Amino acid sequence: MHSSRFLFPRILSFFTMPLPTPLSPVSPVSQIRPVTVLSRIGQPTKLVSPITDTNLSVLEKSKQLAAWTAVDQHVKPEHRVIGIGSGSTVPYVVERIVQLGAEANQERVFIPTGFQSKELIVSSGLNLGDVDQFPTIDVTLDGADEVDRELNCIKGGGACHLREKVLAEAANTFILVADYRKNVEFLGTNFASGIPIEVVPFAYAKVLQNIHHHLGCPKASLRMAVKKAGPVVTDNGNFVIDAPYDQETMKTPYTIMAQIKMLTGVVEVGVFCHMAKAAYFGNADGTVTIKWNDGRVEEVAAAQT
Ligand SMILES: O=C[C@H](O)[C@H](O)[C@H](O)COP(=O)(O)O
Repeated sequence: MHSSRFLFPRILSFFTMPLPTPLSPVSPVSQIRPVTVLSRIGQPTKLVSPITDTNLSVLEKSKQLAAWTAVDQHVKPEHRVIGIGSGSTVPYVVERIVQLGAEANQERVFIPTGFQSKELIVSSGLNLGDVDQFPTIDVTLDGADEVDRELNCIKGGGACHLREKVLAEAANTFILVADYRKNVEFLGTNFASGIPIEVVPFAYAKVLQNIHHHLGCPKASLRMAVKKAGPVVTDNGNFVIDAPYDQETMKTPYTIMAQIKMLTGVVEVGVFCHMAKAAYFGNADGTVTIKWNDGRVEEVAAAQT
């Protein structure tokens, strides 16, 4: 048993021990300043390509060439903030960015449009950021469900269109990558399931009723999940309505987009009007078609293999 005679010097030495140097205090209300390089703790130091399949079909190769050409033409060495969209062509975008090398990418931050692109960014070893840190983006590259002759497009087949539209609007340059089935004269030609509409769950029945009875789309329906009972729930916790409009309505996409957006309970509409600078389509024969927002159309020869 200790007597106080032995305990006292110990307590004294504890109080005289030097304290660790305090970190400089950081106010939680100080001005938010974007960081240029995010923490890479736990991240691979080497960049890793998301494409491991070396046996791509001709169509997949053409999507790859479309994505690579888009990256080569629009991701400039001075770009620091890059938006990464969603869809089946986007992994080839990330593949090309990874090929630019660790040095070219170390000062860059990549902003995802949803779970898929976040996974792509993180697993490739690229720096992850968010649009609330970086509300101005140098270039966003994204997929599409359909793109018309004026580069209006339908997006949201994967229920990502809310974040995608935010990143498209935040970008100085917005670029689409897809395959030839998405390259149409008028929206709604091949993509028959309709305009994707993100709605707050509480309001979905009322929005659906309004679309059926007041906005001329009796076949609009709530998107149901495949391997889950009940509706699809977006990355934002909302539901999605798909509204298949007739071709006459889809010839003026801005009008119908604005009417749907005015409905209370609608969060975002998967129609993007006059936002893209160019769209890159991989063709069935391996070539790539580039449509520019000034009406120019260019062809890129198939890759030699
Ligand atoms: O919500 C999903 C996005 O808008 C996609 O970019 C779009 O659905 C195209 O995806 P995919 O290339 O897989 O057809």
